[in-house]
Amino acid sequence: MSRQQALVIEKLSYSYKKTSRPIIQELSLKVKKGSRFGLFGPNGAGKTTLMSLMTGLLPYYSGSVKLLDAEVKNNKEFIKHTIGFVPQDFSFYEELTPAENMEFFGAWYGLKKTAIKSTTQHLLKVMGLSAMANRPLKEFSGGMKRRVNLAIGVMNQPAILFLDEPTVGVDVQSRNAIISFLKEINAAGTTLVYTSHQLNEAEDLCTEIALIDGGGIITQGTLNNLLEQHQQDGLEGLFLQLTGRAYRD
Ligand SMILES: Nc1ncnc2c1ncn2[C@@H]1O[C@H](COP(=O)(O)OP(=O)(O)OP(=O)(O)O)[C@@H](O)[C@H]1O
Repeated sequence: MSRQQALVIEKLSYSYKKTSRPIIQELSLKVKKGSRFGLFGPNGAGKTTLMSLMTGLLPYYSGSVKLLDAEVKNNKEFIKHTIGFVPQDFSFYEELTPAENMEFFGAWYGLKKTAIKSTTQHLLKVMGLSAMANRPLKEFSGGMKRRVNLAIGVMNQPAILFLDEPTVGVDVQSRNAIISFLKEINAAGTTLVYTSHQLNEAEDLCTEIALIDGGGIITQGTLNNLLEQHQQDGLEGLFLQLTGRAYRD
């Protein structure tokens, strides 16, 4: 039992096709409960692939991924009720309103109608979207869509929330609202597992980080300890020192 850990990965390997090179190679990682954990790496390093493996969207055949002690591949229902996922690509229906989308996803999570209604009202208010609650999402700005994507991801009050580049393409106002909201739900108990290329934002949000490159974790720790250890004064410098300056894509 690992009561302290929200996530434990051991020797995880993954290839998209049997014959192709492994994207994730014998990767091991631990994230403590209550952390605001950030996973960073160059384009193509494997962040989205790892997110998909951690959340059960991709099947794995080699190694282990445990969320709150439950092996992801064997505990689909538990995982569905325990985690939230805010994917990089929007996962909602553009023709529907935010309220209709939240009704749909709330039902998928198995929430009661009354709970869906109150959660929807609360989240739309917190995200500054109440006035647009009944407009189709295709009419929304990029920042508003990102806020709806986040609201859908937290409808089931997840113990662990996975976020794949949750603020890509948003303005400063939406970014601030999203980051403040994430800090609030973390203070209330939700563990955050986040990935982004916005390193300034990450410095503000993350208490612990890991760098991934070539399908494996190359370093992990608290941001302050890693900066001190590598004599850097920011995440960007640390990132370049450890992953180099060559293009990866
Ligand atoms: N569906 C797929 N089929 C085959 N290869 C894929 C697929 N998705 C991703 N890859 C490959 O897997 C590798 C890792 O991709 P992934 O999207 O996980 O990286 P990433 O770190 O999230 O990159 P980025 O920062 O650009 O989002 C890349 O070489 C990519 O081309």
